Amino acid sequence: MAILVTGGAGYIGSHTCIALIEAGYDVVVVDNFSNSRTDAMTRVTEITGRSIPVYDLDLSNPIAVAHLFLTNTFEAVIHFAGLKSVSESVSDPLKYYSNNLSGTLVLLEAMKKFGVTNLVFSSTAAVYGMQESMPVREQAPLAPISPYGRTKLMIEMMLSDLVAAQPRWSVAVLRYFNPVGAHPSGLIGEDPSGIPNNLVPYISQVAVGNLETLTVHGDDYPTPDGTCIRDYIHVMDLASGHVKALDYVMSRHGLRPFNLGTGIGASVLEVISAFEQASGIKIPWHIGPRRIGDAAISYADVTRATVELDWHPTYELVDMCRDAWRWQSNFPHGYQTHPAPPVLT
Ligand SMILES: NC(=O)c1ccc[n+]([C@@H]2O[C@H](COP(=O)([O-])OP(=O)(O)OC[C@H]3O[C@@H](n4cnc5c(N)ncnc54)[C@H](O)[C@@H]3O)[C@@H](O)[C@H]2O)c1
Ligand SMILES: O=c1ccn([C@@H]2O[C@H](COP(=O)(O)OP(=O)(O)O[C@H]3O[C@H](CO)[C@@H](O)[C@H](O)[C@H]3O)[C@@H](O)[C@H]2O)c(=O)[nH]1
Repeated sequence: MAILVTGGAGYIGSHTCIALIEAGYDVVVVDNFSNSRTDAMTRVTEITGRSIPVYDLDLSNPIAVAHLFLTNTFEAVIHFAGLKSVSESVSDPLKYYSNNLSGTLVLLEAMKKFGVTNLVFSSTAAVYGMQESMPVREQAPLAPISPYGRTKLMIEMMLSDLVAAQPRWSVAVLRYFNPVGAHPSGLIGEDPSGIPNNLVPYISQVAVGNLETLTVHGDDYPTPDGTCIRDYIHVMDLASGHVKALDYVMSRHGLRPFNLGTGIGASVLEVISAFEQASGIKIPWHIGPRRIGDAAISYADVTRATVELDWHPTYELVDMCRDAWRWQSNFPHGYQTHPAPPVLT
């Protein structure tokens, strides 16, 4: 019996494969490599000493997915596969509705047909949208402001309807806050594709010399230093959260959402300072206008995950930056075998 990890070659999936193997699970990965490379899986093998069966297929292909379930026996599924760029989802919403929803539907149909009823699903803090009161609890109103966030909320609703109709199912919905960092080996991490949108990947690209300067999006927010506050969480802490959630779903029925963050907010300027401390590199930055759609403050109440999953994040901000920097400095162009010319702003 194995755990099926969809999107297992991606950023969070590849780190979670390591944590699963270290916890003693057998893992099978499915990925269409639309946003990842096979090198990630080769390096997971290098780190763990275990070779993982990897199926290159698109989840929205029902025949390929049925064949996968016919030829393997799965105890549970961790479902990472999906598209995740907020800005791209605004410019090309149908791509997001199509990929994220149809991929999940095909997967759930196959799970139902083959009697696999344990699921851990990758949701996002984006399902909360703009919240007034912090920290955000799981019971907060759900009002995503992007098509990406809406695809995740729709899947949460689909899962909730499914569990209501089929009480044997067990689903943990994990709402991640801001995942950053990399495996401490520096062998795997978040693959930079084009110019990053997210803060830590952008800072890393500036530090390594691929980008010239960081634009801080706004310094007039109602926060102590005027820049936005987020809840950054080390990807290895997230990975261990998935192992705990897997143990949870395999011993219960029903659906339960969990926030995964540290519960501690850090401003953009604090992240820059932590990265400088971790890397010893001065990051050139300047203040620019606010970015549309950014909330001033977002951080999680993680009481539920700590109490019910017995999950405790262990990495601090400076550790997250140190590991992001180790990966980035080892592989300035990510998994690319032949480095592309530097992109300059
Ligand atoms: N990274 C974040 O900041 C963040 C935050 C909140 C939630 N999430 C969610 O967590 C999950 C994993 O995120 P990530 O950062 O590892 O992203 P990622 O893009 O690195 O990984 C997703 C993987 O899914 C694969 N994939 C996409 N569509 C597929 C399909 N139809 N069939 C098969 N494979 C497919 C991609 O090739 C990729 O390897 C996603 O669902 C994402 O929405 C991510
Ligand atoms: O070049 C940059 C990039 C970001 N920021 C700021 O840094 C903060 C964090 O931004 P980012 O890293 O893009 O994260 P979020 O906008 O909080 O979104 C992330 O966190 C959400 C909640 O989990 C997920 O849904 C999204 O997919 C994921 O991108 C924000 O204040 C940004 O304005 C900058 O100042 N300059």
